[in-house]
Amino acid sequence: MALSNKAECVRVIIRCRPMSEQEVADGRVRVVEMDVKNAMVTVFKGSGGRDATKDFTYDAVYDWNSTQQQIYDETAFSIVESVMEGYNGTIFAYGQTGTGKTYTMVGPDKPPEVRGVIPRAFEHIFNDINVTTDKKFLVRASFLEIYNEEIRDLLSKNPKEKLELKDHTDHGVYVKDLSTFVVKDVSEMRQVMMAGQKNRSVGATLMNIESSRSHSIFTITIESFEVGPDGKSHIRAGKLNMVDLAGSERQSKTGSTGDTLKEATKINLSLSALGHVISALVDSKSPHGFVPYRDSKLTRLLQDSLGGNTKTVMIAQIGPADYNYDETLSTLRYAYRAKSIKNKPRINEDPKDAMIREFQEEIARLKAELESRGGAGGVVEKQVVVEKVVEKVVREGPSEDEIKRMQENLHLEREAIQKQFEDERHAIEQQKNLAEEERRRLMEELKSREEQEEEHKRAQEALLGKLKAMEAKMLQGTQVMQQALQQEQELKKAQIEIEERRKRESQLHRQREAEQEEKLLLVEKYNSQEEHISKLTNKLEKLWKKYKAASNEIEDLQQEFQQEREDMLESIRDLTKELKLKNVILTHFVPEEEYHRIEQRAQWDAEEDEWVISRLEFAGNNMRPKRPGSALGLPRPTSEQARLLAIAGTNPRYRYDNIIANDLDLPDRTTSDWADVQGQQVMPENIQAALDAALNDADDATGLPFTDFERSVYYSYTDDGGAVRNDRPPSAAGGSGSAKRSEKRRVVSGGSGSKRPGTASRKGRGMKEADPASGMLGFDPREDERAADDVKAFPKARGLVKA
Ligand SMILES: Nc1ncnc2c1ncn2[C@@H]1O[C@H](COP(=O)(O)OP(=O)(O)OP(=O)(O)O)[C@@H](O)[C@H]1O
Repeated sequence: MALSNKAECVRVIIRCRPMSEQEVADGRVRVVEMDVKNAMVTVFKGSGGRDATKDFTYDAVYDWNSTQQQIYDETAFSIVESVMEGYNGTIFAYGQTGTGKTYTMVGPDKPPEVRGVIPRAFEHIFNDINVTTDKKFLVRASFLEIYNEEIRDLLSKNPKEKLELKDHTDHGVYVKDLSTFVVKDVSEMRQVMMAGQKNRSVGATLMNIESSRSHSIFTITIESFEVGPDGKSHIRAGKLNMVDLAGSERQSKTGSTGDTLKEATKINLSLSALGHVISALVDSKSPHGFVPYRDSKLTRLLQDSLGGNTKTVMIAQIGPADYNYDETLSTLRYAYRAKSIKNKPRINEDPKDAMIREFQEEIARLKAELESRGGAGGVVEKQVVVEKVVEKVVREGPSEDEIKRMQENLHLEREAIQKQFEDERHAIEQQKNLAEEERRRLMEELKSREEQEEEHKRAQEALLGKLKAMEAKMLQGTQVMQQALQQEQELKKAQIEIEERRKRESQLHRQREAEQEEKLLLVEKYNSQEEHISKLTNKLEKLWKKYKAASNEIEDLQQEFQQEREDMLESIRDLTKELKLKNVILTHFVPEEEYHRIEQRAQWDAEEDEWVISRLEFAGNNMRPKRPGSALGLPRPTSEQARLLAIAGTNPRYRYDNIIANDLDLPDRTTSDWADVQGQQVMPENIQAALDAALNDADDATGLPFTDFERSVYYSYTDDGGAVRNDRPPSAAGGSGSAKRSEKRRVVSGGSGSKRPGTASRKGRGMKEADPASGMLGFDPREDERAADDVKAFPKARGLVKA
C-alpha cells in the first residue's frame, strides 16, 4: 500500500566550481555571475560583450565559495530525511565534463569537510537510526554504472559483466542479479562505496584527467519496522538514489577518437534521451502524455525520479570560464526545463518485497525453535536463561561485551552441569551395596542424560549464533546515545532554518517576478492625452525590449541547435567511416555466401538493442587460438590457451567432450570407445553416428542448416591481402587438407570414416603434434620457420586470393 501525496516539482540547484589552476594560468575570464540571494545565474558572452547576457532563476544557486556541508544541508538533507520516512529520493548531478559532479557527489576522502553528498548521507542515515528507539531498520546498498549502454554491477566480483534491466508489475524497473549488501554502520557503507568506486570506468579527456566515462547510481534502501498505536506492525521502505552522470560534452572538445569516441557517442545519446524525457514531461503538447523513457537505460532507471513517485533534486554543475560559454548556457537551459517536472512522492508502506519482514519472521521462527528445544530437553531453567539472552539480543542488538558474557554464561553452565554429572557418577561408584546390574543401568542412564544435555547445548549455541548474526544486521538506537541525539536535534534545527530560508528565497523570487510582470502590464490612469501617449510609448518600449530579448533568445537557440546538429552529423560521419571500413573488410575478406547465411540467422533483439546470432560460441574468433609464437619471439601460450587450442580442433575427443557432448546432450563414452590411430585419438563410428543424428536434429530444430562458420571454418589471411580457407583453426594440426575433404563437415572433424588425425600442415603455425594422452598441443619453435611455405600450400578459396 502507498500513501498518496501532493505533486511537487523537481528541485533544481546550480553549482559553479572555482576557476581551475590551469584556467587561471591560461588567463581565462570568468563569464558567470551568481546572485546567491536571489537564486539567479547570469552568463555573459566574452569579456567585452557584457551586453549579451542571459539570466536564469532556480530554486537555489551556489557559487565557487560554497562548501560541501552547505550543499548537503540545503540540498540533500531533506531528501535523506524523507527516505528515512519511507519516500523514494533521487539526487543527481548533471553537467559538462570537469565541472565538479563527482566532487559534489563523492568528493575527496580527506579532510572530512570536503566529503561529498554520498558519504555525508551515510553519516546522516546511521545518526538517525542511532537516535530512533521505537523502530528497527534494515539498510542495504547497491552500486551500478551504465557504461556504453550496458549495466554493470560495481560490487560484483565480475564488474565488467553486463546485467539485464527488467520490468516488474509491482516493483517497476529493476536490474536482474544486482548485488545488494546489508550494511550495519557507516564504515561498512564506506567500504561498499570505495569498493564500487574502484570499479568505475574512468578515462582521461582533454577536459578532465579523471573523467567518469559512465553514469553511476549508488542506491541505499532503508526499511523500517515499527509497531503503531493500533498495535499492528508497519513496514516502510525508502530508496535513495545518488546519481553521478557522465559529463555532457562536445566531442571536439574532449578530443575523443576510437573507443573514447564510442563512449562519448553513447554518453551523448543517453543524455539526449534524458533531455527528451525532460522536454516531454514539461511540454503539455507531448502526444498523449507519451514520455520516451525506453530510449535509454539511464531514463528507464530514472523513470520514477522524473515524473514518478520520487522526491528529486538535480544539481546542475557549471564552470566559470569563458571558453565554456556554450556548454554552460546549454546546462543552464537543460536545468531550467527540469524545474517544471512534477512528481508525486508517496510513502512506500508495507511493500511486498520488504526484506525486514523476512528477517523478523526468521527471528520469530528461531525463537520458537529455541523454545521447543528447551522444553524437550527438560532443562527449563536453562531455557529461561537462553530466552532472556535472546530477548536482550532482539531488543538491543548484541554488543561485543554481551556476546562475550553470553559465551561465558554458557561455559559456566556447562561446567556446572559437567560437575553435577561427575558427582552423580562418583556417588554411584561409591555405593558398595549396589548390584553390578543396577550400577550399570544407573551409569547408562547417566550417560544418556549427559549426551542429551550435550546435544541440547549444541542446538542452543547454533540457534544463538544464527540469531546473533541476524540481529547484528537489524539496527536500532538506544537511550544512551545522548551525543547522537543532541547532534540530531542540532541538525533538525539547522534543517528548519534552511527550510525557512528557502521559503523566504522563493517568496522573494516570486515577488520579484510579479513586480516585473506588473510593471509591464500596469495600466495607469491618464490625466491627459499627452500623458496617455507617453505611457503608451513607455509600454511600447518595454514590449519592444522584451520582443528583442525573445528574438535574441530564438537566434541563440537556433545556433545551439545548429551546433548540436553539426555535432551529431560529425558523429554520423565518424560512424559512417567506421561502417565503411567494416564493409570493405566484409566484402573482400568474407565469402559472400557465408556472409548471407550468417545474415539470415541474425535476429534483432530490441530489448537488448543488439544483434543475436545462434551458436556464436562456434564462430571463428570465439574458437580461434592465439598464434603461438615462440619462434617469433612472442611468449609461449599459457596452458589455458593450449587447452582452448585443443578444444578448437586439434583433438576430436576433446572437442567432443568439451563442446559437442555438453551442447547436444550426447551419451557418455568410455575411454575404450576411442581408437588410437597414429598417436591421435579418433572418434569411433557409433559416437560419430550419434553426433550426426544430434546435429541433424539441431538443423531441423532451427530450420536452417549450419553455416560453415558455425562449423568453425577459418580463413587465414596472407600478407599479400589474400586469404586461404581452412576447416579448422589455421594454427591447429590437420587443417590444411580439410577444406578439400569436406565443405559440409560437422563441428567435430576427424569423424567416422575419416580416420584423419592431425597432419603436418599444422606445423606451419609452429606447433608440434598433439599429445594424445592429454589432448594438449605442444609447440616447437623450429616449426614456425616453415610457416610461410605451409601457408602457400593451403588450398585457395575461390575468389578470395589476390592474383
Ligand atoms: N567546488 C569545487 N571546489 C574545488 N575543486 C573543485 C570543485 N568542483 C570541482 N573541483 C575540481 O575540478 C576537477 C573536476 O571535477 P570532477 O572530476 O568532479 O568533474 P566531473 O564533472 O565529475 O567530471 P567528469 O564528467 O569528467 O567525470 C577536480 O579536480 C575537482 O577536484
